[in-house]
Amino acid sequence: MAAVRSKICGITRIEDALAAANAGADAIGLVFYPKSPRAVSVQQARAIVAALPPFVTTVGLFVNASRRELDETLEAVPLDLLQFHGDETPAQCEGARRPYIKALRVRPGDDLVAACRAYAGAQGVLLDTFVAGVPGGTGQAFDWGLVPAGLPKPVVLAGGLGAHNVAAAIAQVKPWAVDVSGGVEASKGIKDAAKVAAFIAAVRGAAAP
Ligand SMILES: O=C(O)c1ccccc1NCC(=O)[C@H](O)[C@H](O)COP(=O)(O)O
Repeated sequence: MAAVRSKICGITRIEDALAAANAGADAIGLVFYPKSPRAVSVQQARAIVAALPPFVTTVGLFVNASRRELDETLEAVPLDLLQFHGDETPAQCEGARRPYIKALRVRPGDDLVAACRAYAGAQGVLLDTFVAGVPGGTGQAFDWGLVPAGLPKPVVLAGGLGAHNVAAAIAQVKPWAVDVSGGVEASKGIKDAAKVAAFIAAVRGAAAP
């Protein structure tokens, strides 16, 4: 099995970004969604990105942001990858002209193959839990049996993951990467360095041949 990458999402503090990097995170997520308890300002985001060592991918998360909000953020913060976590259409995602992943909130009956094909320009799809009225960061897992094998895009598995269940999730879904937010927090927006390290160790343990 290929090594499974880890993304630690909802980083709001430099010390948490550095703890994630030190523990071996492949990516950190910065939430540019003002209604989230994990939202960062462009100033906070710039400071976090500037503090990171090389080879840690910085992902900017947006929920139905306007073109202007996107452009202003991208002008101010050197993000590597965008994560569209709302109802953005393929055309809107492509319009940002940056590498991106598209979050899909999974429900029974969804045609995930068709969704992957619709977002043809995406580098991958992030599969997250559907909770009505909550775009993400629910802390709840979904039924991993809803993910068909062999999706035509790399899968980033999210939703209610933690050190306790990530190995089982990897064994069942075989994702390209896993994403966690609430499962490694001390409180909303504040990461617990020990939980982050335990999560990444569990991912690495699960991914070992
Ligand atoms: O984290 C948020 O507050 C958030 C708000 C709105 C849209 C997306 C959000 N987070 C998205 C993520 O990438 C989370 O890591 C993902 O939903 C998993 O969260 P969790 O279940 O808490 O691990």
